[in-house]
Amino acid sequence: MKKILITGANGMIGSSIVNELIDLHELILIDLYSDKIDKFRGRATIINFDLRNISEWESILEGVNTVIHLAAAVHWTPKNKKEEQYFIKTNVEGTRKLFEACNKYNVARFLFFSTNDVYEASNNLITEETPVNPKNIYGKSKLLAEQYLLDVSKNSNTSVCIFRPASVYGENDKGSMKSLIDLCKKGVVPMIGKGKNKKALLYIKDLVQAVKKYADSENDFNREIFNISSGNYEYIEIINSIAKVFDLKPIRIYIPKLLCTKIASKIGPLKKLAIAGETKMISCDKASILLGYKANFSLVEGLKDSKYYII
Ligand SMILES: Cc1cn([C@H]2C[C@H](O)[C@@H](COP(=O)(O)OP(=O)(O)O[C@H]3O[C@H](CO)[C@@H](O)[C@H](O)[C@H]3O)O2)c(=O)[nH]c1=O
Repeated sequence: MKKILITGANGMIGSSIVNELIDLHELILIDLYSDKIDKFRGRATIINFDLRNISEWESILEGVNTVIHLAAAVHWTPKNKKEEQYFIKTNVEGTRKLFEACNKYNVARFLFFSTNDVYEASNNLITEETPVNPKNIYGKSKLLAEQYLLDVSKNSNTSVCIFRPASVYGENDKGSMKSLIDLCKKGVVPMIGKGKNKKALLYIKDLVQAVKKYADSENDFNREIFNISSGNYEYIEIINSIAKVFDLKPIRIYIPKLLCTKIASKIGPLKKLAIAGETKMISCDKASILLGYKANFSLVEGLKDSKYYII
């Protein structure tokens, strides 16, 4: 049993991790909110604190073995420079402040949750060696935090491990799978080109197993970066799977690919359409070999498993 502190513990990913680790480790849960983790009061320490005032609560890091850092600005698009600055302040400065405190209190291991948004779309399979080139401020802020951590961990007693999850779906989903399911429910979905472009998807329960492997391990995986994904699926297969599992019959509106890449990508509100038409395939061979990670859920299995929560 280890003493583990989780920031962003009330989030989609955080709360699922807590659910898995609650009886296996001693947990300290940090988040601005606690509606999803209140049920664990008495079995875990829950603190409604923020990264900005870390000096007020950092002493709780005394005796902590592992920090899992999820709290972040995520799932929304900044509209101006001030909002972009908020992403940098929270995701880069917040991570720096937390890591400095971990170092001060001799925390052994720091797991940083980054994102596959650090990679640009590509028709080639993406490994951890693929050059990074984030296209949005969220991906940029996560990459800056990664670079800070990899640099500072060269001379630190706190080891750093980085996860770059693919697009996560499942219970409490707020991301792209939720948007696609909502579109299918409304009855109309855009199909870009023939819908043959592939997307890397990650079912929440697979991700939780990867975190459990890390949490339980005696290895600190220092300065290792791991892509985590359940599999790569054609866009058309994603739509067909949603339709099958949720028993829906959405009308497919076919949009020429060129229209998306040349025009939609330049018009703010249509950018999402252009992104839907891109290919991003993730390899998690490294996580399989070093971490012992194995994806257990196919897309249909993941959707069926989460049907109860999504409806
Ligand atoms: C901005 C901010 C956020 N938070 C908390 C509020 C939320 O409960 C939590 C983020 O959870 P959600 O919004 O559900 O995001 P979730 O999908 O779980 O996102 C995770 O997954 C992402 C990768 O898929 C990671 O990049 C994020 O760091 C990580 O938070 O962080 C704080 O406690 N303090 C903050 O300052």
